[in-house]
Amino acid sequence: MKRENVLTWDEYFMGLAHLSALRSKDPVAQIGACIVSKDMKVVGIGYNGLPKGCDDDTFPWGKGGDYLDTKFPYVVHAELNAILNSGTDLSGCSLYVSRFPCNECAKAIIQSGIKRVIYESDKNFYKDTGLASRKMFDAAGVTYDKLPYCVKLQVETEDNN
Ligand SMILES: Nc1nc(=O)n([C@H]2C[C@H](O)[C@@H](COP(=O)(O)O)O2)cc1CO
Ligand SMILES: [Zn+2]
Repeated sequence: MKRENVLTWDEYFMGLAHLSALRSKDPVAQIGACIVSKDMKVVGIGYNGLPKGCDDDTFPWGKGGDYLDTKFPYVVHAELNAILNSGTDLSGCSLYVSRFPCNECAKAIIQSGIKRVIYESDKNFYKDTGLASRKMFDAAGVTYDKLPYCVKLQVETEDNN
């Protein structure tokens, strides 16, 4: 008899976004994103991190003080990394991301042809950046849906096997 209680597609792809987020060096926010084609294939995956060649140990990870001494000008967001890592036409694809996209990522999402965003945390949703994202998504016909925070990665150990 087949197993019944398997992950849904949404849980599966958001789960992959979570797995990717575990690679992030950001001490405060680990964000993951996963892009899926219309025929349910994973075509891009990413997390928030520094651009190639920018040393994780040299660039800042803090949030306070002078802007240039914070992480903000340097970190590539998970959504943008997933788009840049994909190397394929993303028309009609869906993007799973653990936090609602900022306005800069929203622009890249729209321009790449992605048509659906599935997000988990709405930390950004009501901020100006999230409002700008929604304004652009609405105009461009990109839909966005919130998933309940139900996907938690469980690493198997000898104890819980
Ligand atoms: N949608 C997003 N995707 C992302 O990858 N990020 C990244 C950029 C930073 O590395 C971190 C935000 O840090 P903080 O402001 O929550 O300490 O998450 C941020 C957002 C929006 O908040
Ligand atoms: Zn962003």
